[in-house]
Amino acid sequence: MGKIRLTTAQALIKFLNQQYIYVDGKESLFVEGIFNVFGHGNVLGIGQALEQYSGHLKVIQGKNEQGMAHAAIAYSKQMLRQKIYAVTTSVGPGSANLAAAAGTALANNIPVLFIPGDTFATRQPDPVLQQVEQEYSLAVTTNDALKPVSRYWDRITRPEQLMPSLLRAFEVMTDPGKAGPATICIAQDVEGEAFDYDEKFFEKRVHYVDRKAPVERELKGAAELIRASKKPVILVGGGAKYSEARDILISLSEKHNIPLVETQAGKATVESNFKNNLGGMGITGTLAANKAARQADLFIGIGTRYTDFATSSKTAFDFDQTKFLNINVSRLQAYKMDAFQVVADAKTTLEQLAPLLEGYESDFGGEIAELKAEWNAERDRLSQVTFQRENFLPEVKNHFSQEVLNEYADALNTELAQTTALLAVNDTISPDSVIITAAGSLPGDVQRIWNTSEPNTYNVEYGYSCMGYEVSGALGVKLAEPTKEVYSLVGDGSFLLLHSEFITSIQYGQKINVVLFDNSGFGCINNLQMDHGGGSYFCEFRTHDNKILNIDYAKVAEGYGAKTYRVNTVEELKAALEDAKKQEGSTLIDIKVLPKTMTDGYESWWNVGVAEVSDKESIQKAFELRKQKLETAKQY
Ligand SMILES: Cc1ncc(C[n+]2csc(CCOP(=O)(O)OP(=O)(O)O)c2C)c(N)n1
Ligand SMILES: O=C1C[C@@H](O)[C@H](O)[C@@H](O)C1=O
Ligand SMILES: [Mg+2]
Repeated sequence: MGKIRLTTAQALIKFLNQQYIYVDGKESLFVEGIFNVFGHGNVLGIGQALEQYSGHLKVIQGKNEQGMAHAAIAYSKQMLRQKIYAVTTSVGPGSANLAAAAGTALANNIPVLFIPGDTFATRQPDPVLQQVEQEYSLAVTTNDALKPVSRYWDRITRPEQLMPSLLRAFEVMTDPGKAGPATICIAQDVEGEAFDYDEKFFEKRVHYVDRKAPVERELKGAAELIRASKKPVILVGGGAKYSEARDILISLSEKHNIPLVETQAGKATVESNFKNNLGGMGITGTLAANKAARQADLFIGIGTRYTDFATSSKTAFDFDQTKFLNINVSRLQAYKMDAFQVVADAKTTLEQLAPLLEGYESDFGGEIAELKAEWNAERDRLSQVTFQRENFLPEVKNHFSQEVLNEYADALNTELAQTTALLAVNDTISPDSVIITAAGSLPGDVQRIWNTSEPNTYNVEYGYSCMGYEVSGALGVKLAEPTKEVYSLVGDGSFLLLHSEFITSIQYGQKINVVLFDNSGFGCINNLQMDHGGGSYFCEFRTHDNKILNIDYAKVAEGYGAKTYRVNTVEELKAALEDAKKQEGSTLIDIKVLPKTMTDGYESWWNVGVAEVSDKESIQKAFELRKQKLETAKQY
């Protein structure tokens, strides 16, 4: 057998160039490129290998390891998990910075390849710079912290170990049932060590993503359940989106008059204006979707993990009458809610179910249209919220006095409500634009009131809800959708936490638009504490002498070289959005909005850990309310 002498890192890069994916008869390259932040843990090994031969890989210099990893995750998510970027970091702090992003990829089932450097395999220079030198074992390094947040994890301490390790990583990343982050840590000395690799290892390799079909028992059982139900409701989860089940979902929903409701990951599988799409369900859901779910006698969960946000902490249903039918490529997920399980691809299953449902119609009649009309009227109201200096009732009520709301209006020089601003953005940007967000109050707002006009225009990460994904991820979306405008909807808190890849977007001419909603605080967490009887405690951004912070984010971004706008009214916002469309480079719109003006309520509930004993009567009351609510919840 022919051999080729390469360093471990050179072998890695050569292999990455040869990986293909095969989906629905189409073959394409699986690894698009590689993000890097070089340090002593990877520059001499992986850096050298890339400099010598990078092949087709696009090599992008990141600015923060978490940030560039978020960009890679958003890219993969936007590509419906059919193409990835790899991410290489140095050792120690560089790899530690991957942890939050790895969790994001794992919770969202997104394939991405992480390649952090590791300490010396020979141990000769121990402790090398950035080695933590754990006392109980020299075998433990910072990279062990990535184990719980990786779907596959390995450490390479000999060059030949790379071969089986890469095969496992690619098998995991290209399996829809277990897709997630694969982490291969390579000892920094081993990156540069040479080995006579079998040439065969570097031949073109195709990973087949075949659609798993349901067995006859599953199909028959599912059809019987649907035919016996009067009010079935379909929950469209992320799995439905990745399976590209839009057309069959629309056809089944129309034909049998079954409402669709969406999870965050499933939103924009089917566009919002489809007549039977009632929008987001659960804690941050629409009233229409939550009312439909409450009536369901059969709940059909397609490609969903049933997170607490989707199920209102398992209180969204009438458990005495609702049966569950789950269609999921993951057996683990299909088992949830004591459902009848179909462990198979969503699109294939629905297509095979279609002929078995001939003649069936739900009892919803005109109710779906009524629920949708009622919600559309509420959405209209939310688009026109007008602040008043007296007796103003914001969406989140009874937290801030009028005096405090006026103080914010003065400090931020704004009377803009968040919902009004958000819907102005929705109305003004072009319908094929892609939005991205992840944490704070914006994900809830967009799940409820953002109308998607086209499929796959909604890249919201709410499995890990990781602050920092919003701006960094926008770069990844832009790489995936070079001809579309990309809008990062981000709170001031998340922007402050991490926006390093905004600079990378400017550096590489990858235009993104950051739409920053500044309410001067961790608004949603402030809501959470006050909703549960607490005071306003360390969630507002106030100075030591209690003044509201007013940060000029436009000026910050101007310093990076972005085109920026300061906005305090709807008119200014619309004008800024129009002008931003004309720009070639990245933009930032700094919108000052009033706190407590995000959406709230709509018959949802979140189970959170309230203090069982406290010196505040309001907290004791919140604890009692939680106890009562839990009596209506499914226990597991
Ligand atoms: C990395 C990370 N740290 C902490 C949190 C907890 N957290 C969730 S939302 C939030 C505040 C978000 O503030 P901002 O972005 O201003 O959004 P707002 O709620 O004000 O709209 C915090 C601290 C998180 N989700 N992610
Ligand atoms: O703790 C949290 C509360 C949610 O409202 C928020 O969106 C999320 O980011 C979070 O971490
Ligand atoms: Mg905020």
